[in-house]
Amino acid sequence: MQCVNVELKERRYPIYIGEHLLTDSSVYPLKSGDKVMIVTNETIAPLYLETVANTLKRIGCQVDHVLLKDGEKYKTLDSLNQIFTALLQQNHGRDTTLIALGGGVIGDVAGYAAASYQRGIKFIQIPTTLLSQVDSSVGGKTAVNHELGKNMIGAFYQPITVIIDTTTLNTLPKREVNAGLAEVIKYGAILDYPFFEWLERHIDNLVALNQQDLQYCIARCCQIKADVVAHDETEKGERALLNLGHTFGHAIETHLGYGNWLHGEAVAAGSMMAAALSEKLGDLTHTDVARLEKLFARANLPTFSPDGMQPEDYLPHMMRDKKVLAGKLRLVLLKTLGQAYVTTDSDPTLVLEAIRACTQAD
Ligand SMILES: NC(=O)c1ccc[n+]([C@@H]2O[C@H](COP(=O)([O-])OP(=O)(O)OC[C@H]3O[C@@H](n4cnc5c(N)ncnc54)[C@H](O)[C@@H]3O)[C@@H](O)[C@H]2O)c1
Ligand SMILES: O=C(O)C(=O)C[C@@H](O)[C@H](O)[C@H](O)COP(=O)(O)O
Ligand SMILES: [Zn+2]
Repeated sequence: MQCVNVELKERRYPIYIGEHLLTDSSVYPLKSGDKVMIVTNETIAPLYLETVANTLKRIGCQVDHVLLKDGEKYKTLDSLNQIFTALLQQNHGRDTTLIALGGGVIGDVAGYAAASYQRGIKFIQIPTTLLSQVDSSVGGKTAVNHELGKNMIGAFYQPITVIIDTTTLNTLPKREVNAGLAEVIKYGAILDYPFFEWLERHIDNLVALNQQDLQYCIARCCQIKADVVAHDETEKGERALLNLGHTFGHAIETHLGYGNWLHGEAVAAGSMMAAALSEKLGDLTHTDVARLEKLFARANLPTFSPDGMQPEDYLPHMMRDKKVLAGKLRLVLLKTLGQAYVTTDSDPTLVLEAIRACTQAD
């Protein structure tokens, strides 16, 4: 088992990474008599709910659960309210610990429920998708979507522990594994060129779920994110780098309707738009853009704008992005592979040209 710490002083917490951790009672920060509410969904429950509940019962916890509907389109206030109803019906108070068992959707909704139920209760993340293991379970961004924009209602709220059991990936559909690889590639592109090169050598093993490479990759991504979050928990500065491709990607997700393109797929295409703009600005070389595109393609990810979305469709969505300041877009761009920066003065004509460069002719 590996352990990465998120250094947030008195809110410091560990991320445990290893095989078969769902049944390892030593990684759960709970004791006999504690009350827990597990939030999961109808797909994950038959696979892992009993295993987790049994481990908690062995510790001596009182265990309840609530099942949400599966999918990005259920990352809503309504799902949040279902969690509150379950907590209230089963008389849970401020001493309850909420456990998110699932992917990023479950983690984001359950995290926001924990942040707001009775003004805040303890929260544990047990991520079961690659995307949630490398990204969403770490760092405390919690949210639900609004029909006009992704993650528009939420809070920064840190878990007390993250438990990553990498064997859960064995049941994950291939398309979801690939979507997780988009955020993995993002880390290399924004902050870690040696990791980007490592990915160029190992991406096929990751697609094939090679456990040894997965463990290394997940730990590396968690370490990169933990370092960024420790320096800038609430995105006043460098944390925005983790948003590479997301201003474009969130526009895709919202425009197509939540769940039609997976978050990771939208991030891959969005990152190519950011790369195209970086090339137009004279920073990224054509060779580097091609390397990024090839890596996404090897992970079976889209590198072009979706059919049925026009370049002009992007800007209204992009202007609602949470990074917009004083009515100005803030975009994450690449100086080189492994070095990202945030810009406030992107020329809208060039932005549109970059989107066009990633739009396939009919
Ligand atoms: N908070 C953050 O920092 C952050 C970071 C990145 C992404 N996100 C958010 O995360 C969400 C995407 O997360 P995701 O990619 O995990 O999608 P997801 O939560 O929708 O999970 C993907 C699918 O896999 C299923 N599943 C989960 N674990 C499984 C397993 N082990 N075996 C079989 N099926 C399993 C789920 O039920 C779902 O159908 C988006 O809403 C995105 O905005 C948040
Ligand atoms: O943790 C962060 O910070 C990120 O930006 C990680 C992203 O991968 C993630 O999708 C995040 O939810 C996007 O944040 P948002 O603030 O643009 O909603
Ligand atoms: Zn993301």
